[in-house]
Amino acid sequence: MNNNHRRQNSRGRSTVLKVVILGDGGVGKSCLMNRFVTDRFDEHSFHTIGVEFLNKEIELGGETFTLQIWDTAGQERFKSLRTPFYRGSDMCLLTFSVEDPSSFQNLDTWRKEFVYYADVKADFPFLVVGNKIDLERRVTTEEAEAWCKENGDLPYIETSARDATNVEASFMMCLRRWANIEGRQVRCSHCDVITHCV
Ligand SMILES: Nc1nc2c(ncn2[C@@H]2O[C@H](COP(=O)(O)OP(=O)(O)OP(=O)(O)O)[C@@H](O)[C@H]2O)c(=O)[nH]1
Repeated sequence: MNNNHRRQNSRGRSTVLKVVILGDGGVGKSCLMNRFVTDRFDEHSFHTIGVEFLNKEIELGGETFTLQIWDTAGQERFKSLRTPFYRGSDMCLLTFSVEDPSSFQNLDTWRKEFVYYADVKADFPFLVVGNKIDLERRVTTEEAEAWCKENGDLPYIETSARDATNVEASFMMCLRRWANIEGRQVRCSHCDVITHCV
């Protein structure tokens, strides 16, 4: 468990969790964060330089969590600016675009970069996110699921930041996975079984 960033707010009600979003430049990381936090979509989103972060409170199992979401720059030239922010992470969204096969092929590189600089345990809560499902896809769901299975049975979800499809669900899924790994007793909203449905 990482205690660096975990703290209660002044009313003692909210647990702060650091969530890092990684993936190639242009896959939609900023748009996913902005859709989740502000419910807006920017058709002309600029490349991120370094990192940006936003907070959002969400509830799970009667407990309030503040997700501190760190959107990182995916372009290679910003590597030295983003990697110092990996330490102290509680969860990580490994993101690619379903219309861009090379962003899918690079998932392994992203995961390795994160594991190296964040120095996390083997059971760290990653979630793989296939974004831009509103566009014509060039990576199938089956291909993505197979990669996730081969790489430690990672959970997978498909999103569209443009249409807001599964954006909130992806952050909830990641939080549930974190809760499951941490042994928190939270009830699944789908099947009502404690900590199972991630
Ligand atoms: N059609 C579609 N376009 C999207 C979606 N998400 C993001 N985009 C577009 O993709 C482009 C890049 O989005 P960003 O969110 O800036 O990508 P990023 O991954 O943050 O890129 P870097 O900051 O360079 O790492 C923008 O033109 C967005 O409007 C989506 O779900 N569907």
